[in-house]
Amino acid sequence: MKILHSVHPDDFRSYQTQQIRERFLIDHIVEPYKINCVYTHYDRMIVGAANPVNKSLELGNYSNLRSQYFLERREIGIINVGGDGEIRVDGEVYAVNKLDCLYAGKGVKDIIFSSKNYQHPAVFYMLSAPAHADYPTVIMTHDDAAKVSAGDVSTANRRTINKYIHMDGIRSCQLVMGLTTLQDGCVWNTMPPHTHDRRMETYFYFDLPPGQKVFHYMGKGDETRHIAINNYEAVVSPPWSIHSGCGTASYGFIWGMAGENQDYTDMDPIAIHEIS
Ligand SMILES: O=C[C@H](O)[C@@H](O)CC(=O)C(=O)O
Ligand SMILES: [Zn+2]
Repeated sequence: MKILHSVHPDDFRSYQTQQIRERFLIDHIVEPYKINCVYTHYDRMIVGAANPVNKSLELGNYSNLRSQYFLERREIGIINVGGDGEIRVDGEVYAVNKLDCLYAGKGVKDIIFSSKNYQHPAVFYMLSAPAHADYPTVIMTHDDAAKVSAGDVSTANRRTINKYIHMDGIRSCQLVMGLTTLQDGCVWNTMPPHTHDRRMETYFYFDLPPGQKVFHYMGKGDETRHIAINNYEAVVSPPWSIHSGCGTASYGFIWGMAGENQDYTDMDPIAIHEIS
């Protein structure tokens, strides 16, 4: 499994485009017939995707983990951004359709992904964090996610934040996970931006039309850089970095965090006039 090492904010100041992409971008994880995972040293979060087509895919073990099986000391959150799918968790089958979320806790031995229709395959995006206790497997549909409206059409950032794994939703050890969809015509996410020094975060962009890009902004609020992102690519956000995007079209993104706490509101907002 590929490893992403952590970056110090002082070093980040001198990074050019290529180095920013190498250190923070997670691309080519969605690949037909495959599961691809990247191990980050940001709170040891693993970022991955499973794209089963006409046969099922089993979440295997990785030598990086030095464990008996993937979830021996970990938990996982999985959201489908593709066609209808199913996930078998220790023999029990759960329907996981577009924008539904499945959580599986520490101790689960078998996770098997499949698509209902190979012509419209499921795309399962997953985040896995270390876990010290086991929480039950839970499926939450998109309808049942807690919804918060944010932003405004006049500032092109009207959006719906859907919380799945959080303190008042699916319970977990560390993971906090959900997704945000932009109203058609709106292009800005997480503006005004924020940091949360107690948690890392990962953004995974989806439903970005072909040929379009998201300019994802990162860095300290007073010294920002951008990274150009394609559909089905993820970017890690260090605890010292803002994370905000502007697309050339509307899109959705899955956000996920792990770290010191699970308090979604523990953010340090940065006013737009303070951004440099
Ligand atoms: O720490 C929280 C995350 O950055 C996201 O939930 C923000 C987000 O989805 C949005 O403003 O659209
Ligand atoms: Zn955040």
